[in-house]
Amino acid sequence: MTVQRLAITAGEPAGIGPDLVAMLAASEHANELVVLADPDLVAQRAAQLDLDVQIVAVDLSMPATPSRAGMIKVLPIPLAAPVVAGQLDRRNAGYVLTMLQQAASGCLRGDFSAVVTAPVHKGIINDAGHAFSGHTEFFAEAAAVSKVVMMLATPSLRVALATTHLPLAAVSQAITYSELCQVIEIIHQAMVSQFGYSSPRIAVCGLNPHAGENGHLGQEEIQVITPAIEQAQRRGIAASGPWPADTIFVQSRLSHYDVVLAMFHDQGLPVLKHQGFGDAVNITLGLPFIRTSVDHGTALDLAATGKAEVSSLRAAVNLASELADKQDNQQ
Ligand SMILES: NC(=O)C1=CN([C@@H]2O[C@H](COP(=O)(O)OP(=O)(O)OC[C@H]3O[C@@H](n4cnc5c(N)ncnc54)[C@H](O)[C@@H]3O)[C@@H](O)[C@H]2O)C=CC1
Ligand SMILES: NCC(=O)COP(=O)(O)O
Repeated sequence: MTVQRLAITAGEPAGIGPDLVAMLAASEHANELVVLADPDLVAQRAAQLDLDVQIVAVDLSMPATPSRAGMIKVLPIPLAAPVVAGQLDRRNAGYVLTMLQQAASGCLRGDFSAVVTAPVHKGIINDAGHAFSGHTEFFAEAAAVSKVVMMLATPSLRVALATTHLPLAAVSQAITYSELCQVIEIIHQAMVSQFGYSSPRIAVCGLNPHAGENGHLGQEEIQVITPAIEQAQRRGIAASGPWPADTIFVQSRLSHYDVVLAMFHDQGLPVLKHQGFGDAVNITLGLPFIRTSVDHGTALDLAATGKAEVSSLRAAVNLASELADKQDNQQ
């Protein structure tokens, strides 16, 4: 099997991303993991955590080789300012964006088979004057794709989102018939092509309590969500709903579905994180390249303490690797 080259972005330098990429090197990997970061920062954080790692610059012109335990291959990106663990510094926002841009360009050029992202801090990037709402939206724009879908997955639950990083007050207006039809189509296509389902069962949540209670608690279900589900069904997609969000996540009902489509971030993700925080993976569906990520944020309180768990990053790497191997086999 061909060895795949995966980009791992180390994320916010003051957060736990640099710790996690150093911790990842504790074990070997069948594919090549290339960390995009400032090598001095990774070395400093590894030393703070008492991890014995060797850091080498990657040569992208050479064929990928499996990652060896104790060695970190780095695509160097220089920091703009020194880092103190746990303290955000807006001077390094450009460093974070450069890292993401290089990962996206590398994937689009074919240098990388996938990108796996450690967490960034959306607030400090905005404070530095860059409009930024998340990796999902950043990669969609870098790839010139108008619509992508965020999906988080634990071993037993998948939750996709109709809207991502929006104020709650903007959610209803953002859920239009056309947008929702596209979201359901993207989920269906990805579940078939990337996850091997022939007819994935998509449970679509309502927006309002009790899915609108026949119009007495909101009109979105009648005017937008039901028509979008019916349009998907006419195209042969196994979408159903709108289901009341408070009861669709009951375990006995979940067994009838392969993915739940929540209408907004905090309708779906608290359930998923309650069930599997630390083991979940965030996947962007609809991009022209594979992108997975951790299920957690920058955890500034844990940077350089040795208390951060690497499990979600490891799960994200393993899923990206599996999807990249599968894609390679299909070509
Ligand atoms: N993929 C990404 O880039 C993500 C970035 N964020 C960003 O992270 C920042 C902080 O967000 P918060 O809501 O505070 O969430 P957070 O996930 O950073 O922290 C929530 C709690 O979980 C703990 N925690 C997080 N990751 C952990 C790990 N690997 N091991 C052990 N404990 C862990 C933290 O210590 C904290 O107590 C925000 O700016 C947000 O935008 C949030 C989610 C995902
Ligand atoms: N809650 C998920 C999250 O904030 C991650 O978003 P993204 O950076 O992967 O778009």
